[in-house]
Amino acid sequence: MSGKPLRGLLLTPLTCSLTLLVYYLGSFIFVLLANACKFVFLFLFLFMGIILLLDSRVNNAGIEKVVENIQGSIPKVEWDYEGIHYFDNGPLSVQYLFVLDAMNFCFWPDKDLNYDHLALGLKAALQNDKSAFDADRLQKYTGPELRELLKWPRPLPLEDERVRLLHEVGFELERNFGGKASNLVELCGKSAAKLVALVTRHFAGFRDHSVYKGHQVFLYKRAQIFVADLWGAFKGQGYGEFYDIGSITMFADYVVPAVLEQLGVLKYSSRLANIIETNNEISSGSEEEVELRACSVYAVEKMRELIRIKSGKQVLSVELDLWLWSVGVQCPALQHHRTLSIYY
Ligand SMILES: Nc1nc2c(c(CN[C@H]3C=C[C@H](O)[C@@H]3O)cn2[C@@H]2O[C@H](COP(=O)(O)O)[C@@H](O)[C@H]2O)c(=O)[nH]1
Repeated sequence: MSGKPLRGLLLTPLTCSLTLLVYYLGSFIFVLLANACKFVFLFLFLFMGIILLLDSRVNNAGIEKVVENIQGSIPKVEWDYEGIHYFDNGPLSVQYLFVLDAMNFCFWPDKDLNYDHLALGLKAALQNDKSAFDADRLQKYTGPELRELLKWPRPLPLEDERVRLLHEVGFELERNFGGKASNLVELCGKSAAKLVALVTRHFAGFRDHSVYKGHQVFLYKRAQIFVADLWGAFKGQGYGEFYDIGSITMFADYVVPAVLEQLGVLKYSSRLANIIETNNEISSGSEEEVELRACSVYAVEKMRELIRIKSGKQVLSVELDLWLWSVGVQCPALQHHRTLSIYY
């Protein structure tokens, strides 16, 4: 009996301490949760902000749909399915492809001009005169002579740049590679990556890069397409043999991004969609331009990965690109972004 109040007296401070402990722990957990919520909301807010600020983004659901539709095997498109390129299985074909890719950019400002005119025009020029692309001759072409070579009746888009880049090709080939693009290829020991590095090191016009939010971004569209053209033309043999052809990404031009957008793989902000629909230009090196091009590279790599996961098949970005590009050029109503650029 007498122990009860004593026990009561003893228990009171213990109960108090426990209550205080529970109280402090509770408040601590509450503050922790409140802060965590704050961070979650802050993160969501920032994430939404970033998404809203980006003009292009990759839509995973769109990629899954495309991969499902093609059932793991991409439609095979033959390189030069149109028969528009010069090819004799020798070094002159390499010279032809290098000259072609030095000028493989920006056709859209002349609505009647496209890539085929360039490929066919240069092919005819070479068939007429086998020395037309000798390094010394390349350094002397003028705008009107280039037009004459291509049988184009009016000034070409960015004609001065095209001429300057032809001169650069001639000059650098002569200075470092005995005048021949085939020597350049032979120096790479059948490595696609080395060839891209060598071309961009020696030929400034091929250095397709921009600075995006302070980061230097390299897309190297024309340098990579030169490797792919060799691989396609020589059917992976001789000058077209590359053990690492898988290291080449898609070629970020103005056709493939438009196809990816149509397929639902790329999503544009309404602002960017409006610029494209109204045929307004996007300046070279702008954030929207870099996003659009970089998202295209990323999307094609994701597509490639998903094909591998779903079907176990290893496809090349070059093959995906060729398929997507051929779809795009067969669709004249396709609206693409317009950037005055020497890179694509
Ligand atoms: N991504 C990607 N872009 C490519 C090509 C090619 C040529 N490839 C040929 C070579 C062998 C094959 O058989 C192909 O036929 C040109 N372009 C770009 O397209 C745009 C021109 O469009 P349009 O104005 O409509 O002709 C321009 O930016 C040009 O640089 C490609 O393969 N992939």
